[in-house]
Amino acid sequence: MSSDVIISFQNVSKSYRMYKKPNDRLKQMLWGSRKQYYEDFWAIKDISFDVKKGETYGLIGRNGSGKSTTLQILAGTLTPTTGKIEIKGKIAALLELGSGFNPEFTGKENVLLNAAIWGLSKKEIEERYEEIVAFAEIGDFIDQPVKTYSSGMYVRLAFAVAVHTEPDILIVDEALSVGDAMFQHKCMAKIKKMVSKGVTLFFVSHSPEAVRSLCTKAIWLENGSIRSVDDAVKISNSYLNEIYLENNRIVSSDQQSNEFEGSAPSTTSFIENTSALDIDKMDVLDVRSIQLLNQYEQFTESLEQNEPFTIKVQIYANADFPNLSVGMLLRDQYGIELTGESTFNKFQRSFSVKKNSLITISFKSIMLLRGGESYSINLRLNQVSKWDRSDNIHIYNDETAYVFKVIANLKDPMWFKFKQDFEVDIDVR
Ligand SMILES: Nc1ncnc2c1ncn2[C@@H]1O[C@H](COP(=O)(O)OP(=O)(O)OP(=O)(O)O)[C@@H](O)[C@H]1O
Repeated sequence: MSSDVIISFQNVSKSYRMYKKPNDRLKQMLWGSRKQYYEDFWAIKDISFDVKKGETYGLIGRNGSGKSTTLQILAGTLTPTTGKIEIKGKIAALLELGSGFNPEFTGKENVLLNAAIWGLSKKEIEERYEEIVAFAEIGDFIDQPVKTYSSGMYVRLAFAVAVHTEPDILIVDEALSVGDAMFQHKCMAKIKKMVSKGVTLFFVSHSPEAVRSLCTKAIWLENGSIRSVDDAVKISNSYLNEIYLENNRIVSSDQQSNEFEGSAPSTTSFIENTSALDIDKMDVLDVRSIQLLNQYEQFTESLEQNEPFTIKVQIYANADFPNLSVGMLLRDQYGIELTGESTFNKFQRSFSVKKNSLITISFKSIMLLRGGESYSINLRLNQVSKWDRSDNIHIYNDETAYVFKVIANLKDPMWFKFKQDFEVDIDVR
C-alpha cells in the first residue's frame, strides 16, 4: 500500500454458515465431508477501500448492511473469510458494550489493564490515570466492580480509556449513544479535537448528521456491499434523501432525484476556532455561571419548541480588561454548529471592563430547534478590536458550557433541524 495509506481493505468478505434447522449443525459435523447442510450468508462482500492518514471516514447504512462486521474486522476482533487488510499504526476501538472490560474487576483495575493492553507503559498509565478518571466522571464507582455499572457508566469509562491511549486510528461505533446527552456532547468535542490533531477516524452511525459533522468522507454500505464512497456531505444527503423518499415524507415529485446536493456545514464560524488559548488572560476573567432561562425567566434544562429563552452568562473581572467579546455557539448532539452569536458580531465592536466588575451578558431568542433532541452551548471569550478580527485572541473556550433538551411537540412535528417562518402564498388561476 502507498505510504500515506493507513487502512487498506482489499476485497474483504465475511461469510457465516446458516443452517435451516438446528440439527443440521450436528449433521454437518457428522457427515459434512459428504454433504453440505448449510448455506453461506455473506455479511459483507468484496469490500475494498483505502483510508489515508488523518482522513475521517464515516460508515453509513441500514440495519444489517454490514457496518459492525466491517468495523470488527478493522478492529481485529473478527477475521474475514477472504480478502486482505493492512493497517499502519495504533488503533483504539470503541465498539459495542461488553468488549474490553472484565466485569469482575473494578473500574480502576480495568483502566490499568486496558491501558497496558493498548500499549501504554507503566509510567504513561500513572501519568494518565487521573485524567482518564476525570474524563469518565463516574465518581466512587471507579473502585467498584464493572459488573455493577450502568451501561452509561460503562461507556464513559471505555471511551475515557480509548481516547487517552493516543491512538493513530480511532474507531467509534454507536456505543456512544448509550451515554447521556452531556457525555455525548463531551465525546463529540473530544473526537473533534483528536481529529484536528491528525488522528484518523473511522466512525459508524445510523445518523447521517453525525457522519457529516465528524467526517469528510463516507462509505455507504448496502446489503454487505459498498454502494458508494464519496464526500460525507454528498453521501449523507443521498442517504437521507432515500430514507425520506421511502417514508413518503417528500411530497413534491420534482424533489425525487437520487441526489440532492447540500452544502457542507460551515467549518469557519464567526467566532474563530480556539487552537491557541491565552491562558494568562483566563485568570483575569472568571466565568461565574452560564444559565438557560425559560420564557418565565426561570432556570431550566429543557425548553419547548418555539419558546422564548435567554442564555445568561456572568463573568467577573479581576482586573481591567479591554476589548472583550463574549460569544456562544449552539450545537446539536452530533456536534454540528447550528447557530450562534457574539457581542462583537452583534455590535461590530468589543467592550472594555473595569477591575471588580460583574459582567452579565444575555442572549435572547426564540427556540426554533427541533424537539426531542439535546443541544449544547459552547461559550467563548475573545479579545478583539479590529473589525476584520486580525488581532483576535482566544481567551476562554468551554465546549459544553451548558446542555439542554428541547421538548418535542407532538402536535407540531418538525422534520427539519429548525423551524423557519415562511410567508406562504397560494395562487390558483
Ligand atoms: N455471527 C453472525 N452469524 C450470522 N449472521 C451474522 C452474524 N453477525 C452478523 N450477521 C449478519 O450479517 C449481516 C450484517 O450484520 P452487521 O451487524 O454487520 O450489520 P450492521 O450494518 O452493523 O447492522 P446494525 O445497523 O443493525 O447494527 C446481518 O444480516 C447480520 O444478521
